[in-house]
Amino acid sequence: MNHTTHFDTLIHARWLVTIEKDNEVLEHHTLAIRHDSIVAIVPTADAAEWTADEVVSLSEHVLMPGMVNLHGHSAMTLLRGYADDLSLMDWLQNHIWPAEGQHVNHDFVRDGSLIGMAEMFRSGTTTINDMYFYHQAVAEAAQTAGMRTLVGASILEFPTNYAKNADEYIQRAMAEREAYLNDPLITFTLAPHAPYTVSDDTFKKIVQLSEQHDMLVHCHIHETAQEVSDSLKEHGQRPFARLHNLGVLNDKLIGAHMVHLNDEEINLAARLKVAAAHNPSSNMKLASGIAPIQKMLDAGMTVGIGTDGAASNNKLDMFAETRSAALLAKVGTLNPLAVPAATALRMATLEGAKALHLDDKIGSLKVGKRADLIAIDMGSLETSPTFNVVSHLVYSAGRENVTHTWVNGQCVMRARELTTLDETALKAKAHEWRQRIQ
Ligand SMILES: CSC[C@H]1O[C@@H](n2cnc3c(O)ncnc32)[C@H](O)[C@@H]1O
Ligand SMILES: [Zn+2]
Repeated sequence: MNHTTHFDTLIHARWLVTIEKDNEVLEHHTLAIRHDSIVAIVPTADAAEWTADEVVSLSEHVLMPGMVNLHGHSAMTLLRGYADDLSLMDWLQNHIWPAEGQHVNHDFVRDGSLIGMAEMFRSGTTTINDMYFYHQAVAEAAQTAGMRTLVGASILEFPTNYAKNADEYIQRAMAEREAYLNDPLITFTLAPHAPYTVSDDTFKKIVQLSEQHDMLVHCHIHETAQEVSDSLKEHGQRPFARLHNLGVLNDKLIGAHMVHLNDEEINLAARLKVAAAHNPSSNMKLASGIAPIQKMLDAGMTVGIGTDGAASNNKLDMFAETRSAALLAKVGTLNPLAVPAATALRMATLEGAKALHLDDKIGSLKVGKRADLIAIDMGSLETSPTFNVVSHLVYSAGRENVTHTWVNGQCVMRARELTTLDETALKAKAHEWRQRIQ
């Protein structure tokens, strides 16, 4: 065996959408994986003599980077469909928080996260920027599944089953983080829930910790008009101005939603390098509004895409979110040129990676990056004929067309069969939890 031309995995693909350069699409190329990384991308004809432990031939498929879900609560799959057709605060205060108070514990978070990760692998997501309680359970699920996971250590002022006050949330998060400092797939972030659930003092502590430990901060911000008007009444300023005064706005912050930012706030966010996680389905379903995404992009902000939780979406489907991001921008601006397909696809991959400071490792197909990849079958009736694969990926293909998913070089879904998780057992778990919750 020649070690220079023998690989762990060789993937021969009809198309490679690399998200590198200007919408680069390569045809009939081969990608080689060794250990956790992409080590070669060459025309398939040039790889004729190459060998591998596993060779995957994808004659009608696109190979592209895995989707980066920039905002989610994986464990909330267990509350999918529990309370629908409500506004955010009604949904949270009268339905979701009471249910979480009754049912959320370590096992709930582990089982719900595993179900969420299975759903995400089946829909082409390879990285989740998560935010929930029981961080150890989220991290355990991520290790079992093999999902690249940002474990958001949630912080609120009020007590939950997980902690009694902000200091206890912080202390548990920092202690639990220790065990994962060298984990290739798991990174802890600080996740203050929202400006309306976190005090000034706690935000100041979070900023200090973020600087001291080089940790990202992930927070729901300006999700609804009510959040902004309540803050004006309580603090005499909009949440964004308050966060600015507290030093929260910087390149480590990922603001989830940011629906109600005005032009001045968008320019400030761009100048301070605050990233946005756009959640179009959740924003539509909770009637929160249409986020000014094209304005954010024009101002130079980094904008990625997220699903939010399965209780407010109700899918963890980045294909659906990417399509909605492109469509909703056009409705919001009455401009068909707003968020074109290639931009939406870049937001779902490389821009999300950039927001997470992981764009040197993931987000595009490039030699030296980690092998986080997905294959999408373009041979179906619904994706025929194929004039433009980027258009199809955003407007025509769906999660059902994803055939293979690799994370860090590991194939976690092969021909729609999960390899690290047991789909039947997870469905049984979901059923058990429904009986308990009902
Ligand atoms: C502290 S993170 C988990 C916390 O957040 C709640 N949540 C889920 N989705 C949203 C949303 O869109 N806005 C605000 N809060 C949300 C979830 O139920 C947990 O309590
Ligand atoms: Zn959320």
